Amino acid sequence: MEKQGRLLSSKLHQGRRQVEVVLNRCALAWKEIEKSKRRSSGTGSVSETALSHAVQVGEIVAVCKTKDDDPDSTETRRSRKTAKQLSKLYPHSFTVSYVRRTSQHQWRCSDVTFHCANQGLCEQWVQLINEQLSLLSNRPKSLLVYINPYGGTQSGKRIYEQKVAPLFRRACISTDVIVTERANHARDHLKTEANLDKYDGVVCVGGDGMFSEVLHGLVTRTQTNNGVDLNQPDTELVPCSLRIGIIPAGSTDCICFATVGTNDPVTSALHIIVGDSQPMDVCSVHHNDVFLRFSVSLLGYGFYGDVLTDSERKRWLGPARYDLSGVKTFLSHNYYEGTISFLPAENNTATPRDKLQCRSGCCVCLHQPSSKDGEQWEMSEEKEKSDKDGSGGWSAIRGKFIAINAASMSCACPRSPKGLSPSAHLADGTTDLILVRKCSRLDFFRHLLRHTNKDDQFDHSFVEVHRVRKFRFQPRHRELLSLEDLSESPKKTGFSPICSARTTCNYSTAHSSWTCDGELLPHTAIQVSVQCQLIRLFARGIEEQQQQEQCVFEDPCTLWALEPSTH
Ligand SMILES: CCCCCCCCCCCCC/C=C/[C@@H](O)[C@H](CO)NC(=O)CCCCCCCCCCCCCCC
Ligand SMILES: Nc1ncnc2c1ncn2[C@@H]1O[C@H](COP(=O)(O)OP(=O)(O)OP(=O)(O)O)[C@@H](O)[C@H]1O
Ligand SMILES: [Ca+2]
Repeated sequence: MEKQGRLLSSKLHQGRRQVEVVLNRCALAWKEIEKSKRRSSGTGSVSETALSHAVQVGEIVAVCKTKDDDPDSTETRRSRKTAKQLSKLYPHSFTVSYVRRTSQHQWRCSDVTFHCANQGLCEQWVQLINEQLSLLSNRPKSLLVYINPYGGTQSGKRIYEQKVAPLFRRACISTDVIVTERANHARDHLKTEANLDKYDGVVCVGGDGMFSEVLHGLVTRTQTNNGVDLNQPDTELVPCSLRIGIIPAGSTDCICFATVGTNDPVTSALHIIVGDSQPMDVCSVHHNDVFLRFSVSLLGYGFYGDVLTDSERKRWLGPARYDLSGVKTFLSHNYYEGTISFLPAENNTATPRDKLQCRSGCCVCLHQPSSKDGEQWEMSEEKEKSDKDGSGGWSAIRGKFIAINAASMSCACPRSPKGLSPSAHLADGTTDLILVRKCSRLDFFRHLLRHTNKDDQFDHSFVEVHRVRKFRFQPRHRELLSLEDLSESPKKTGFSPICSARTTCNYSTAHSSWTCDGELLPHTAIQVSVQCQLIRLFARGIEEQQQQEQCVFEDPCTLWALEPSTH
């Protein structure tokens, strides 16, 4: 039967239309066959119509024999009458569920039902498609799912049950679901209790905070299992073998948005089902050689640290808390003094201002060896010899900053569709260090505004950006305060400073806090080091428009160019 790559080809019925359906190892394609009376004067020759479709085998969700009263079948819903008539004529049919791309990077699951003349043919189609699906070894079969019922607008449970679970069932993925009962429930369960051998991946339903819990649980567990001490800042960490899926149900969901291109639960579920894999950098953060936390998106001191501090008191407001705290922090207009030292990313052709965005199959990330390949970024011997100033390649900047941001990925989110650092890469082993020096309120406003439009937010005299592999921060005042201490120190009230070196419109307060992917750190003096590709997500990076089109119609013509064989 296999002719030039074809596994099966048949004339079947799709609704009222007769279609030729072809399967090869890459794709399933079907096109309408029309009896062209005009051209063939009644002889019934076959002519082509524009209605041809192709679906990559890798994007087929499932195939099954259609049940007569399948309520899920789109086609059954659409025209029950036609379906009834057809099922009399062709009682055997099968339904293929597949990924369909819509606008704005969103994916949907579509169904197409083919009616066959006999049962044998119907079963042959189902079996053959299932055989091809079983060859896709990257697809997860068993998942551990954590749902935060209180994230974002508190709709995580509903989103999972209504939009995600039915898709996982259709794709025959088995799941163990845990609805969390407290903060850090998922992290602690992953760290010690969960039997991870049972699963092909871990899914979190919630926001960036919930993702962070899963990240900490999985990475810590992997290091414990491999005897790696997290408190050694220069230790090479062991990459996690399980992939992480994110079903967005939080307030910012920037990790989902920056890796998929949209915050849509159905799209994320489909990326999990098809078994996508996107490596991702993880920063480890230490204070005096003691491990504090991991970060994958934003480590922010000054402006974003202050927004977070204020917004934590307004959790009850839901996602709107960030906007309110944002405006309040903007009006406070504080700046902070300190020294930032960093190790620039050398031999890196890509730069934070090159306008080259990290997209699906990004070649900058593809050429990075993952963290398991060793400390490749440590200085080479030659470089060390030429390191005349003895700095080890490190640079240091001392100054007054409104914000110090380290973006390990673009941090694109609905608030800022291009993100804090539009050209940052997901898996290149670097983070973009953005320094916003003391400036006027108006200038800072201009800078912020550029996060929402096409203008370059780095094109200001008071902003600089460096692509780095490591950095350290030391606040000007020797750090004596931890978060506990802070609660005893004089509080900021309204828009007034705690201690002031007052200028016409600026205040210098002693210190800010670091926000680390939305969690506050208890120390201000930190050391940060990027671990290249430490984890993998069930995602593929943001697809370019072109990539999307190619995927849908990947050369269906080659399928039709083959000599037809009919059943
Ligand atoms: C004029 C409009 C300017 C709008 C500028 C918007 C820039 C927004 C950049 C967002 C970057 C998000 C990075 C993601 C960080 C996540 O790891 C973390 C955890 O979810 N989320 C946040 O920290 C949540 C951070 C949320 C920060 C919201 C900041 C809002 C600032 C509003 C300033 C308004 C000034 C208006 C003056 C009248
Ligand atoms: N059952 C629970 N009760 C209380 N807090 C929880 C529970 N489960 C998880 N959490 C915590 O809730 C915090 C916020 O959750 P999540 O990230 O899902 O939503 P969010 O903060 O609204 O979104 P984002 O992080 O995208 O801004 C997380 O830090 C997580 O540790
Ligand atoms: Ca990066």
